[in-house]
Amino acid sequence: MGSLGRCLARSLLRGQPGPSRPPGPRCYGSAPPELQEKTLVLVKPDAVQRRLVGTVIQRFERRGFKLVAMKMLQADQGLLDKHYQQLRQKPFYPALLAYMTSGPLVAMVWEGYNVVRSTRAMVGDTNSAAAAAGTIRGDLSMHVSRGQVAFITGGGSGIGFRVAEIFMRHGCRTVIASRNLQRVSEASKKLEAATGQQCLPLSIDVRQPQTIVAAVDEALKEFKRIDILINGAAGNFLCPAAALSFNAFKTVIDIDTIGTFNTSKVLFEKYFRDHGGIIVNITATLSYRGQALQVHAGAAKAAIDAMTRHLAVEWGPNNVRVNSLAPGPITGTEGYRRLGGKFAEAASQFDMIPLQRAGNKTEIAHSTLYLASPLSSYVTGTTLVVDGGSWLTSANNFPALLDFWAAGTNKNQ
Ligand SMILES: CC/C=C\C/C=C\C/C=C\C/C=C\C/C=C\C/C=C\C=C\C(=O)SCCNC(=O)CCNC(=O)[C@H](O)C(C)(C)COP(=O)(O)OP(=O)(O)OC[C@H]1O[C@@H](n2cnc3c(N)ncnc32)[C@H](O)[C@@H]1OP(=O)(O)O
Ligand SMILES: NC(=O)C1=CN([C@@H]2O[C@H](COP(=O)(O)OP(=O)(O)OC[C@H]3O[C@@H](n4cnc5c(N)ncnc54)[C@H](OP(=O)(O)O)[C@@H]3O)[C@@H](O)[C@H]2O)C=CC1
Repeated sequence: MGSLGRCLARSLLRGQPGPSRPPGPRCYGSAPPELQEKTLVLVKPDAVQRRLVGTVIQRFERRGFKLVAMKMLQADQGLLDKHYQQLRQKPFYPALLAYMTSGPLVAMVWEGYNVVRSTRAMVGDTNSAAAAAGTIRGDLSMHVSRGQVAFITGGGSGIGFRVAEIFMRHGCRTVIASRNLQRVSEASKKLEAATGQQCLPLSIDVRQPQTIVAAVDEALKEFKRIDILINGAAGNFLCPAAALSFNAFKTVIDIDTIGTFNTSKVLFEKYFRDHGGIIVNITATLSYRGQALQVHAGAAKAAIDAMTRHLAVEWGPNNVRVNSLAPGPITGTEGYRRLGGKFAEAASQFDMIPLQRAGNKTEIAHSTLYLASPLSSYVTGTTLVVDGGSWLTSANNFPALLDFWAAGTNKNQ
């Protein structure tokens, strides 16, 4: 438990802050000691930020232990120096101190039979990556992107929003950037409230490099680092090639393909060239089978997949990994609405997908997290298809899509 635990346990029980008395036994009162055993459990700052206090309490209560005291506090160096007396000379101690003082923690005293030994088993290995499933650390610790900063274009809506949310739940701070400042501002408030992490909303048009330069400058001023770029900004609509205006084709290429290049290049020049970085480009499977009514988006996304490979080769020596992630049809998104997801559902088209359903935003966000994390540290220049096997089997139903398009239901809202 350590001296902070014992000191806090006593101070909590006395209702006084800070340590004063020397360490004493963990048992109190006159009942059999093993029944009255008490231990202190600290919910550390990142878990408090991630709203996990209730989850931790629930686990102890379900094991039959009794919560006898609880206090939220901001630990100071004096208290931590005492608690970690034996670690103070270790090289990692400054980092530990910074972490433990990075926000409020919640100290709790739990009582019950064998609570000290049970707590060790319930909390799990100190190395969260090695902690067993079923333990608190094994189930709840997030270490893949803690302390990092992700710049997410198109992060104010749909898939990009969920990517931001999942990254933030894993300890990452985010910048969400798109044309509509009001939309990203409202999204950032929701994200911060849900995750406790910081989210900076910025306005950019990926077709205009100077807006990206300004946004990246602002993000670096705020966070001093950017570790991850998610190129999610895109535009799409159903339209047969014969009806597509020259400008409509160009517009989609400008946003998707050139926008991805613009943003990647600005990030590379301003930060990744010197510090390394990770780029994930959100693409699509449209070109694999020449999806009807999608020549503009299919060509735009295929070009991004090619760009992924070129940039992976050129920027690998700078420790920049570049990968694409190609989602299949994803429910609850603008893409799903515009491309006839509901229509495909009603026509039982998704029964043909090997996994027999459309995907959801969280599934895309988790796969994006994989590509943006050290779990994929040797992966670069590739496209991860996250579509339940959809493109392998889905019918390319040209007449049905033409009917859907002709009915006009795919128009911008
Ligand atoms: C989900 C699919 C489900 C089922 C499909 C069913 C069966 C198939 C089964 C399986 C398919 C397998 C996989 C597919 C799965 C997924 C889809 C894949 C990819 C999805 C990609 C996406 O990007 S989805 C993102 C959608 N979100 C957005 O598009 C938001 C942003 N969009 C916009 O801002 C606009 O729409 C825009 C792209 C047009 C850009 O706006 P702006 O810059 O303001 O441009 P405008 O000035 O308005 O327009 C420029 C020119 O474009 C012409 N235009 C605009 N809209 C249309 C339209 N609807 N149709 C035709 N032409 C259009 C406009 O007229 C301008 O041209 P001019 O010549 O007139 O100047
Ligand atoms: N939904 C699906 O089933 C699939 C989606 N995808 C891809 O996933 C990503 C997200 O799609 P989805 O969630 O459906 O759609 P959304 O419309 O929610 O996402 C597109 C985002 O791009 C932003 N954006 C568009 N144009 C620009 C621009 N010029 N500059 C900056 N930002 C821009 C939009 O914000 P704003 O309007 O504020 O600029 C919006 O936030 C896209 O890359 C899409 O191609 C791929 C396959 C399937």
